Amino acid sequence: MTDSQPTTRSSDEPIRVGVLGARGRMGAEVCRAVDAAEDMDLVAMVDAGDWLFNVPDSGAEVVVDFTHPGVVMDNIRYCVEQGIHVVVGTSGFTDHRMDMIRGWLEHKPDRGVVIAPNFAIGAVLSMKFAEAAARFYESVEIVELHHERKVDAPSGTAARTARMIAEARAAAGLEKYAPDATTDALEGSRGADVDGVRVHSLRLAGLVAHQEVLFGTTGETLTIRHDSLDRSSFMPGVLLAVREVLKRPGLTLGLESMLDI
Ligand SMILES: NC(=O)C1=CN([C@@H]2O[C@H](COP(=O)(O)OP(=O)(O)OC[C@H]3O[C@@H](n4cnc5c(N)ncnc54)[C@H](OP(=O)(O)O)[C@@H]3O)[C@@H](O)[C@H]2O)C=CC1
Ligand SMILES: O=C(O)C1=N[C@H](C(=O)O)C[C@H](O)C1
Repeated sequence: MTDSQPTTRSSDEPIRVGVLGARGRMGAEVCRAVDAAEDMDLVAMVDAGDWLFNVPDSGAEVVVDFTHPGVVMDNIRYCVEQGIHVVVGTSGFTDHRMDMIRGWLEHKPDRGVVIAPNFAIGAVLSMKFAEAAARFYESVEIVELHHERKVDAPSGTAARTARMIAEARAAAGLEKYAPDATTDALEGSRGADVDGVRVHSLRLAGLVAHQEVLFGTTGETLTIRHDSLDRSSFMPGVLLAVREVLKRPGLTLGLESMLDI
């Protein structure tokens, strides 16, 4: 799709979708899901080593990116410049990266980018539940568990969950750090510090994507756990984002607003 193409579309036409990272674990699943969706046409499948200009040449209106934190920013920039809406599942997003994308979108005010740390509905719900619980508990830690092929740690979902909890704690006047008497620790044994919240990353063959948020206070604990047992769990959320991004100019973070939660 180029800028010479209209910004409005008939709702009867299938949405023309391109997939970046199409031969990867998630990309291949997205290609199958888009192919099976009656209101979408899969028009481009691009992986490492393929030409990115195949995407605008194919007439794609929306691109779905499941690639790698090291390449995703170049992909988003190119697609936005070409006037293509982008749905991003790739991890590795910081506030700085988000500000860069907002800057690119200023030149394309009718285009949208959706960045979702996790497309599984249960994961989105569990993050909201954790945010709601945060103010009631002085202690909190996150354990994320993933397959052994994952290249980044902590997971994007855990980083986002930690930030949501940190904001809720600050708003409630809780200390940034939960009580912790540790003075003597082997490096790494207390996990990563994400805005004051400890995050522990496990990598194990046989897993897909799992997360526990553990809260504690006097005499009780609360554990919020979500398990993606198969990558099909992410597909309803991906398809929803493809439909919604056409109606949502600018940058949207997370699926929450699309699920009305
Ligand atoms: N938001 C969510 O719900 C989810 C997010 N993810 C995230 O999605 C990302 C991908 O995960 P996963 O599918 O498991 O990873 P994979 O490694 O299986 O897939 C990534 C694919 O992208 C390809 N690739 C690399 N560079 C480019 C490029 N410049 N253009 C096009 N394709 C490229 C890779 O090729 P090559 O192998 O040759 O480098 C590979 O085929 C990760 O960041 C992961 O954390 C995963 C699951 C759910
Ligand atoms: O790499 C994965 O597999 C996943 N990545 C995302 C993340 O980093 O949070 C989403 C999900 O956890 C699966």
